[in-house]
Amino acid sequence: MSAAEGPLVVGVDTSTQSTKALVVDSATGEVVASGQAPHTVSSGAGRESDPRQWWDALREALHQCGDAAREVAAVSIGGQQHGLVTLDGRGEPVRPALLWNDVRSAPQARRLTEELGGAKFWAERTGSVPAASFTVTKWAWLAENEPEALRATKSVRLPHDYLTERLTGEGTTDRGDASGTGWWASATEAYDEEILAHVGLSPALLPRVVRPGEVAGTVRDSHDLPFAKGTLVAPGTGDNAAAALGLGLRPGTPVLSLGTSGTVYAVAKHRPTDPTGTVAGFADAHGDWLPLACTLNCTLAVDRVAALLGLDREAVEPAEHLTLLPYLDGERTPNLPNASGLLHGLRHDTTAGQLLQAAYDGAVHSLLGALDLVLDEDADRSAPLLLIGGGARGDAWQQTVRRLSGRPVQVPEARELVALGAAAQAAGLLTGEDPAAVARRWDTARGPVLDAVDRDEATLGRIAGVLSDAAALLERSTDAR
Ligand SMILES: Nc1ncnc2c1ncn2[C@@H]1O[C@H](COP(=O)(O)OP(=O)(O)O)[C@@H](O)[C@H]1O
Ligand SMILES: O=C(CO)[C@@H](O)[C@H](O)COP(=O)(O)O
Repeated sequence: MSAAEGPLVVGVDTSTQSTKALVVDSATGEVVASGQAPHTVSSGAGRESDPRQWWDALREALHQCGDAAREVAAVSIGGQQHGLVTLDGRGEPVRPALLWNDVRSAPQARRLTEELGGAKFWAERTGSVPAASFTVTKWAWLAENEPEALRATKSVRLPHDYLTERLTGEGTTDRGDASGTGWWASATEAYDEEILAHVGLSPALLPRVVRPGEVAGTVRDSHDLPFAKGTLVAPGTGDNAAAALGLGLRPGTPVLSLGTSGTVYAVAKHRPTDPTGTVAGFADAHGDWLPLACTLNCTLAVDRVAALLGLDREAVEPAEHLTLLPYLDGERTPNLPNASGLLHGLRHDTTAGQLLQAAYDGAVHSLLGALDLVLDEDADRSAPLLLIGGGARGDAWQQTVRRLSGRPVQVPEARELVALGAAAQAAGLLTGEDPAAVARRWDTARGPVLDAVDRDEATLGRIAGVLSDAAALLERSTDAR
């Protein structure tokens, strides 16, 4: 038996690049054991992963947790948002999942927006104007490009739903992740039958939306996992909503997450409805809202630039005249799905370290441009930015965010805030507490605060200028794949 003070819970983050599992003491928040296993994401024109690999990665990550995972009383899965998982009548994937960063459905996003009343309609109805990331556009893409796969589909799930269902045998989701589909009306908090009918998707194929605090099910058998049959399974949620829980986030505190995606968000009491589409009006996992802006190019894009230059990711030098828009995967914020990377200001004396710094600047610029938009008017604009995700561990990322935001930056010591948020949700099932309150009790946001420095307005202005002057180039696809 473990020496934990309270029952153990498991929190899982099944994100783009890997699955991470934490075994956590629900009394103290101490991480008793952890594991991580990688995923494979396709390259080329699309971004796809085999959902069965997520399950294998979950098993492997739990295996790494050792005996502690055998004692858990509750489990919860947080996961990458938006991915379209199509299952046949036996619950097997019909094809690989289409991921959030697959921009092939950009034409469908544009068309659906026009066909159903325009950006204002979508924002009022669903909270968001659909970009290529949203599940509804992927379903429309599948209908056009692989009708036989569509016909074979007997249920439609998001990544976290898929794993939860494999645990419980029941098709469930939650409001946080449902709000990123494009077929969940944030105005009524229900599936939107008009949108579903328009894209030819029967609501019968969709999972039940479990309420915050409700049990999604129990582990149906011990499979080849360490859990006992009957272990409680929480609703789970999308990874950003899970991290918001994991930080015990209160309205008005901004978060900047540096992972495969870059995201900036805050919890809000008011339902967001941004008709420009910059801010997605997601629901959070406990009854409030999570206005959020997301970039497709963050840590992977900057790491790719470092690799091309043969540099360590920390080997940056100040880049005063150089602009690099690192849109290697197309981009969502700003909405330029056809874009590719763009460099301006290259000279004979430009160094590799300056090029790398310019990539960091370009990636952070997109996120900070949306920061004020996700905050309510009454939010304290001098409060520290909470910096999370794998990139938050890097000095170059921390210093770039500090310089370009002009705000204090707090870096929580806890590393896996998505998995911790899922663990807090599982703990809340046992104690009846609000999961965000559990996370605050665990003091998960604790970490050093880096003082504010003067905002580097010159760099922000230069990047904005290049973006605007290069608008036509950035709309143009260079894709010969
Ligand atoms: N010490 C570090 N310094 C800077 N970046 C890091 C460090 N460790 C990991 N990363 C970055 O973190 C990224 C993974 O972040 P993570 O939040 O786990 O991604 P995701 O949840 O999207 O799978 C990697 O792409 C890597 O670039
Ligand atoms: O699309 C979004 C948010 O709208 C992304 O934030 C995904 O949820 C993927 O997250 P990571 O794997 O980068 O954590």
